[in-house]
Amino acid sequence: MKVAVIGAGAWGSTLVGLAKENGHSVKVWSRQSPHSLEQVIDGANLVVSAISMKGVRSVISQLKSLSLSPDTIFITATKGLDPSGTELNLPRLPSQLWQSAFPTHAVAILSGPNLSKEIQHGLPAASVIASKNLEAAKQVQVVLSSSRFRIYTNSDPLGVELGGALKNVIAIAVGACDGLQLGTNAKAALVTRGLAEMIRIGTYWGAKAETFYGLSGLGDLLATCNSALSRNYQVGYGLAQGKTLEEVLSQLEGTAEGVNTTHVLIRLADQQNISVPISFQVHQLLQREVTPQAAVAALMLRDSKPEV
Ligand SMILES: NC(=O)C1=CN([C@@H]2O[C@H](COP(=O)(O)OP(=O)(O)OC[C@H]3O[C@@H](n4cnc5c(N)ncnc54)[C@H](OP(=O)(O)O)[C@@H]3O)[C@@H](O)[C@H]2O)C=CC1
Ligand SMILES: O=C(CO)COP(=O)(O)O
Repeated sequence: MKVAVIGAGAWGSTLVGLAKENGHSVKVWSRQSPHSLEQVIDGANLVVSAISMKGVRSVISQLKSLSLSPDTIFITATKGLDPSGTELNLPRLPSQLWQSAFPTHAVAILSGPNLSKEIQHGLPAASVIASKNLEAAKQVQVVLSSSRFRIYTNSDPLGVELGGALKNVIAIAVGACDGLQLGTNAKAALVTRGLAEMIRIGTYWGAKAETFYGLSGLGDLLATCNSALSRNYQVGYGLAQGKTLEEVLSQLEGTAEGVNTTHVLIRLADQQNISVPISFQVHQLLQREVTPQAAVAALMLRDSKPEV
């Protein structure tokens, strides 16, 4: 197989390694690349996008002018939300940007608990490939699976993609919880109620609730909320230590998509009156409208209610 990877950051480079190990011919493009985008995608069977959300639109518009085989499958690995709304007033997901630019091509989403540094160190991991086109998803599963990267297919691409994007907001909250040294009980409560928020938003959007209990939902939530390798976790942790967001981001290695995702999510929740109290406090914290301690108090003192 000929695989083109767009984006040579932490995740793009890791995916290059996984595809090469499986014996595929792999080319990679980034803005610093000596090769043009045209050279990199020439003859590609798979085009894997591992770009951060803010670059997706610009890369798509560059790719649109190039010629691709009609069988080329796009795989998006970006975990973010595009701020521009759809006709239903919902933010756009990366796969929707790819699909509307390339309507006749299969688009698949790769998402799961995949901290890139662990995979680069050769540790085993599992992930999910989801698409409306199940045949395409199965093809990608065969191409990228290995003894250290186990891939499951899933037929709820919306739920899989939303899980990967929304868990980043909760990872910021949990990073702050750990930064304040609030203990294991508090962390378990945040993760569990955070998952409830993800499901509330996801099912409003049209995703299946059960998808959020899988690898791309709960699985990724657990990975990012339990690892200091997670950039989103590091953002929350740094804020809890009294650093400003600017300081935290300037010291961060790579992208923390949860910062932008929180803003997009809160706009939707406000417009549609969806209850997302943890994400709301994360938003306030990022805007410096609340201290980490006051955010905890606000969550603990909400009106009493049933769990479900
Ligand atoms: N790291 C991880 O563990 C995982 C990350 N992800 C997701 O993958 C995506 C990328 O993450 P990661 O690799 O860690 O992030 P990095 O910050 O390491 O890399 C970001 C990549 O996006 C590219 N990029 C950013 N803006 C633009 C633009 N305007 N035009 C073209 N390219 C652009 C960068 O290109 P350049 O080098 O030219 O600046 C770089 O290749 C994120 O959405 C993340 O959530 C998913 C699973 C695991
Ligand atoms: O999505 C990831 C792991 O699955 C990476 O998380 P961070 O972007 O928070 O580092």
